[in-house]
Amino acid sequence: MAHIQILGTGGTIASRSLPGEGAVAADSTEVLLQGMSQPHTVSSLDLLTTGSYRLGLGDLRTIAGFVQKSLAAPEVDGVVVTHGTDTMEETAFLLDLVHASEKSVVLTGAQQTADSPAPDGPRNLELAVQAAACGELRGSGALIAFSGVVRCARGARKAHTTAANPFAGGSEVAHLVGGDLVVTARPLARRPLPVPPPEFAGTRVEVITVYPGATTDLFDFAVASGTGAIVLAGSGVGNAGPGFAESVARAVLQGCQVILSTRAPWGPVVPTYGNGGGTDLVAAGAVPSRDLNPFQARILAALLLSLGTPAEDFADVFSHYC
Ligand SMILES: NC(=O)C[C@H](N)C(=O)O
Repeated sequence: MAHIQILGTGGTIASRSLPGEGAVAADSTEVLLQGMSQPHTVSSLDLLTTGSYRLGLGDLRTIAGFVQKSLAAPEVDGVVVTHGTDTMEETAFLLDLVHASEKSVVLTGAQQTADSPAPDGPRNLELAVQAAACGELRGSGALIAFSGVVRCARGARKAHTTAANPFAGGSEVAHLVGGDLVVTARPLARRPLPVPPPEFAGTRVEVITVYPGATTDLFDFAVASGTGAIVLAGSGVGNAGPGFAESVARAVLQGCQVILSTRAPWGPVVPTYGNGGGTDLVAAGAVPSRDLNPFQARILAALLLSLGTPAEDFADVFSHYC
C-alpha cells in the first residue's frame, strides 16, 4: 500500500453547473475523493479551485512548488495533481522539466463535470492514484493519466475538445487492462532544471501563429512591448511568409529570443526551405523547437528566461531540453 498526496487545482473534475453561469470549479479534493475506492492511503490539499484556462505562470509556479515539497516528504510515495484539461499540457511539462525525484507526479482531470449524469472524474482520479503508486513507473517524471491511458507529459497535448480522452501525443507508458495497470514503456530521463524562481510569474513569452497573408505587425509589436521571447508557430516544418525573417533578425538583435515551432499538430520542426522559410528564420537567429509544440516550447522558454539563462547560452540550453 502506498501513500499518495493529492493536490487540487480545479478544472472540470471539480466543476458544477450553476444556472446562468456555466460550469465553475467548486469542489474540494475532499469531495472528489468521496466514494473513491482504491487500496492506497491518500492525503489531499487544495491549492486552487479554478478552470485551467484562467491560470497564469505564477499559478504554475505555485503548483510546481507544492509538488516539489510533497515529493520530498518521506511519507509520500507519489503525487497526483487534479487539473483542468485545457492547459494541463503546460503545467505537466513544467513539472516534468523540474522533476528531480524517482517518485511520479501524475496529472488528471475530467471531461464531464462532477454533477453530470456520467462523470469521468472519479475513474480518472483512481487511475492517477494507481499510476502514482505504481512501483514500475518510478523514475518516469511527470505523467498524464486519463481515460485508461498513462502518457508522458512531454509531447502530450489536448487534441480534442470533447472526446472522453482529449489527450494525444506524449509516449504512452501504461494502460489499464481489466483494472490492472500494464506498464509498456519508460521515458528518457533528462537532467532536471531548477524549480521556477519568483521571476517566472512575470516572464513574458508570446505565441504568434503564421497563416497566409500574416503580417509581422503582431510579432513586431510583441518585441517593441518588451516580451522576453516569442514562439513563432510557423507553417509545416517551420516556415513563415514575407518579412518574418527580417523581423526575427531585428528581435534577436534587441535581445528577444525567438523560438521556431510549428502550427502543425504533430511532427518536428525541420528547417528546410529558403525564401523566408525555416532555413532563413534559423539563420536570422530563431531556435528550432524540434518536437515541442508551441505551448510546451513557451513553458521551456519562460523557465529558461526566468532562471537568468544568458542570451548567448539560450539556444544551446533550449535545444538540450527540447
Ligand atoms: N475539461 C476541462 O477540465 C476543461 C476546463 N475548461 C479546464 O481546463 O479547466
